[in-house]
Amino acid sequence: MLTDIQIADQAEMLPIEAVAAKVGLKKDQLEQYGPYKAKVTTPVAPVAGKKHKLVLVTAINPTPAGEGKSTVLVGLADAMNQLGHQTTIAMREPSMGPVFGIKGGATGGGYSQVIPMEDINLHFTGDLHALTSANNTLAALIDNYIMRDNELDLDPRRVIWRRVEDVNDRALRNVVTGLGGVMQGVPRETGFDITAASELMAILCLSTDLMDLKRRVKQIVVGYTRAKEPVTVGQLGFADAITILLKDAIKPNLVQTLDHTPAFVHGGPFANIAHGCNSVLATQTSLALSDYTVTEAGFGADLGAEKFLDIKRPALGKHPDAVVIVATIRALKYNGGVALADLKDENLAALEAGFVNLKRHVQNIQRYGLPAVVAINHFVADTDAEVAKLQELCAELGVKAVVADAWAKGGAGTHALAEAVVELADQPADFTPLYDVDLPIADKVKAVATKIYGAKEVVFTKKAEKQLAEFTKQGWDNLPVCIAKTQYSFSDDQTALGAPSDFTFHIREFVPKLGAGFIVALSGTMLTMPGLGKTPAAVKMTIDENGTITGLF
Ligand SMILES: Nc1ncnc2c1ncn2[C@@H]1O[C@H](COP(=O)(O)OP(=O)(O)O)[C@@H](O)[C@H]1O
Ligand SMILES: O=COP(=O)(O)O
Repeated sequence: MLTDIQIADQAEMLPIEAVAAKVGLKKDQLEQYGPYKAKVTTPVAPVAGKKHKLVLVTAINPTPAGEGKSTVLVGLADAMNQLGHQTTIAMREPSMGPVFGIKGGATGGGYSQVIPMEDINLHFTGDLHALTSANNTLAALIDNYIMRDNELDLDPRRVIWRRVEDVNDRALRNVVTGLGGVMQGVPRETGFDITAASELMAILCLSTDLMDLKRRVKQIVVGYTRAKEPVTVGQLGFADAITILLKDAIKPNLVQTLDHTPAFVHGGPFANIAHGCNSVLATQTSLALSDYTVTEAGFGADLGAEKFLDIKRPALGKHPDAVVIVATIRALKYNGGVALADLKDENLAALEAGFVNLKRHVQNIQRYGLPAVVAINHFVADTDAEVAKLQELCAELGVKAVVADAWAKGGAGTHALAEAVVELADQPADFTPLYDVDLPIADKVKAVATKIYGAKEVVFTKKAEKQLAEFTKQGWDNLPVCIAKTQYSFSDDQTALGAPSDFTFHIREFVPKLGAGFIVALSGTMLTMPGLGKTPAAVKMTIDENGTITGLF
């Protein structure tokens, strides 16, 4: 089997204007970035007669490699088009952190990829760089403000705005800035997050147009005065400058799959430390032009799908018509206690033990009133007995489980899933939100932790308790919560696999993200700047004199 990058490099791509024309986009609606990438000027008017159906692809709790959401999503969209169901994709763009780290890129894999995969997994159209510059320009403006007259008396000890980089760089998690004497600024402690975790990424993903983005930027709380009053970007007068830096990044990117399905790739990943959904604008553009839009949300349904349904959905103005839960036999065995090194060995008992993880995700999606189908993302090591066992367990649960062979065969290996999805999406869905957004913040956290994660109770640190009282005083109660939690477990203990229940869930701190329109609740020891592993993907990469790359996946 060729590597992902070899398959991508051998692919014949259509010129991007031809891909755009497939969905009725005209050349004057495109800003091309070379022959195979473009940004789309929005808004794009809904095309009459289209079904405008939305399919959300989520997953079970993954192994560190990921269980194939993007791969199955691409294969599904290609299959739906092959079967005559006009479909486009709305998916997230990769962060270079994992590309050079452990997990790799986010362009799918095997014969289900969006291309040009090298470009998309590296600098793409520059959105992550624009967000990094915008975020760090704001940080520099804040430090300069403090050093100068500081009319609002912004307390250097209470600035919460951090710098970002699109790099997994643990060395920058905690830094001291302003050293070197009077003219270098006011020394203070701060740190870096990865760009995908920046509030500006969430704002870019949730904004409906440039002025909505500017309105949101104005609402960003950058810190507090010595009198502990919040200070916003609007008060500081920096909103227009930051918006200018994002005026192009807000436009959705258009590329194609190996089978030339149009794909709107826009907005960052990481549903563990961010909301992990692609942009509202890309999704709205895809919906406007299509009978079916296939989209995704990061990591497992306890993270990405919950955030899609409780944070993105209100801004999008539409709930999914069907949900695909990607499961792999290897991840279910991992959740059943099998070590990573032994996942290739048949183990029906571990598969059955780990099935509880999939069962809870299915029940959680059904609690929202949404129809779900399980996609068994087939790996070569899966045995017939394991597949049969998993389908039997799903049947007992009353949910259909369809084998998807998107990685090895692309759309051709995903027809059964496509047929199941179209059947589901055409049925009425009675969506029920998980919580009332006007509830107190603590109650919303408890709703997610008990109903989705299976916790018995939620415990808040003294700092978090104080913040809750402060947020209530400020009137910030009526916002959804975005819980930062490990992707490996329903709990805040990444080693508690399967479907732990009756556990205590710990919230250590909150971060107000008023521009994004949610309150981040940091659980356990979650960090917003990942580190590099023992053997980063970077050390296995090569490039030759022709620019041919190996090691990108
Ligand atoms: N069925 C499969 N067999 C082998 N490798 C796969 C399969 N599905 C996905 N992969 C690989 O696993 C990695 C993660 O896939 P991806 O679709 O990015 O997962 P996710 O979106 O859930 O993180 C990618 O390198 C991809 O090529
Ligand atoms: O938010 C993380 O996304 P993946 O599950 O695609 O890695």
